[in-house]
Amino acid sequence: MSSLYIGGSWVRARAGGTREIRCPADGSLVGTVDEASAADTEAAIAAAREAFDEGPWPHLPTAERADVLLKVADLLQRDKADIARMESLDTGKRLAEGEYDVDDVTSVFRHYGESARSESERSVDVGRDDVESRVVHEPIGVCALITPWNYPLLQVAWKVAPCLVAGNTFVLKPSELTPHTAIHLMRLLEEAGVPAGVANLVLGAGADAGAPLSTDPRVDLVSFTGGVETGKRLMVNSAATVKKIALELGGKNPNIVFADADREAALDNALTAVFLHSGQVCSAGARLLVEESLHDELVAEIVKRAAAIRLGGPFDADAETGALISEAHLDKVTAYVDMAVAEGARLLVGGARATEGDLADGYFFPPTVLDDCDTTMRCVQEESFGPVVTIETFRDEEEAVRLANDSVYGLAGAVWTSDESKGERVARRMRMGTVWINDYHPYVAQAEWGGYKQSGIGRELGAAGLEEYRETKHIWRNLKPAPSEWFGSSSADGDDDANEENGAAHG
Ligand SMILES: NC(=O)c1ccc[n+]([C@@H]2O[C@H](COP(=O)([O-])OP(=O)(O)OC[C@H]3O[C@@H](n4cnc5c(N)ncnc54)[C@H](O)[C@@H]3O)[C@@H](O)[C@H]2O)c1
Ligand SMILES: C[N+](C)(C)CC=O
Repeated sequence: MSSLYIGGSWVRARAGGTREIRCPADGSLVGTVDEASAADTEAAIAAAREAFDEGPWPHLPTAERADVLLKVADLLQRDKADIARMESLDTGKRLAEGEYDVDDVTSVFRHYGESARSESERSVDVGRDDVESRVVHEPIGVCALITPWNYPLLQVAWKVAPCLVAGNTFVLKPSELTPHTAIHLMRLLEEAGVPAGVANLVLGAGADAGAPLSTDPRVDLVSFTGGVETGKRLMVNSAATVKKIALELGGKNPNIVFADADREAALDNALTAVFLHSGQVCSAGARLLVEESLHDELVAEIVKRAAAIRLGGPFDADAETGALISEAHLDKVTAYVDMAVAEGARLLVGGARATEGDLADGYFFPPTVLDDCDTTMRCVQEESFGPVVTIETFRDEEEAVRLANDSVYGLAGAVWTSDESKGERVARRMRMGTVWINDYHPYVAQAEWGGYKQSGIGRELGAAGLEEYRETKHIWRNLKPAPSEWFGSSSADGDDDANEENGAAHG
């Protein structure tokens, strides 16, 4: 089966490379897809360039492009069951989570299909009646969209929907580990009427298939979601041709619980914050900051409930969370916990691969709780991206804020308190792109998402998520053109009055 989509055709990898995709929950074969090389990606870039420079898409009325997005939203819902199944098999997440993701993906296409229909134009009053001044927005050009494996289609949707509605063309490279839903999306875009060459898909490893996306001069923008080290590399590569760049990177997110919080809500959500999708969430509440007086009671209950969380495959009706994505990732999470213990953290539950029964066939790691942690430890500062929570204590509001902000990351965080003004004060002082008060995890297509500090550059979703894909142009029209005579001219001695009336072009 051809699985690269280039210039409106489904094609095989030129060098004949393929990759087997196996379900992380049991190692079963999900499918075999083409593995692109740099030459395939260069062909995809050429197709996207041609579609942008010569095709109709950038010049269509915005409402027509928005209609295509609304059609895609309908098609996503039509195929929801199939897409959710593909996503769960590729990632090992529970089917219910796969289904939830398809609804989220749909909401992004619907949001931009509904909110971005009008031409974006602003008149500027320059104080002269002989001048018409306007600011307009235009597509940027060819966009390289590079995405990770944890929320495969969702992270693709956050880029593809605004990219398309703004009139750009793109080359998408999803994670090599989870390609199936991106393939399906290309089929839906084709069905919804996206012209050939506008949407292109390459599959494969970052170092080979991905490499030209940040170096090829025909690419105008790189939008990347993934790890901070990859993001830094792409930023360096992109600098040579001054590409615009948007980065959605990792996080090590503090979840602050004050003693006056609703205890059951804070406790229950502290578990969801970090153990949802086995901790493979950029915004996971992997740092639990507990007010000293509440520590013993809260931690005892967290340990009890963490130990009871049931692990299982996508279609196991009893499972509450799934597998880690790969053996390499399982090894990384294991090493991270070992390092934490060596640093002085106290392991209270979990800590080693789960191998009971069928779990032995997959990459399962149990919910793990590490107490006695502090911000000098690497286990508090670095992202494990697994089901591992580190616990720190604080004495007062000041210390809670200081600890929460003591990180190179600034993606997300939460504060739990029944004191409304304290919640607001702390939320405003937390240096993060998203802060929840008495909640954890919600995000919506209407509100911006992104990171402070090393968690990224730029925003996805909301109005800013669309602006990432638009250039801004100022158009100045002189309605009564006349020589400026700044340097003088043959008529300089004859028409001083007319020149004064028109005003100098320079100001
Ligand atoms: N901020 C967010 O919204 C957000 C959302 C999801 C995931 N993440 C982060 O993603 C990370 C996990 O994802 P991952 O392991 O897939 O990240 P990763 O950085 O290893 O890979 C991400 C993507 O980049 C590609 N890639 C790697 N090297 C490349 C290169 N030289 N050129 C082009 N492409 C290249 C990969 O093939 C993959 O498609 C975590 O750090 C997580 O926090 C962030
Ligand atoms: C951005 N989000 C929360 C959907 C997935 C992060 O990994």
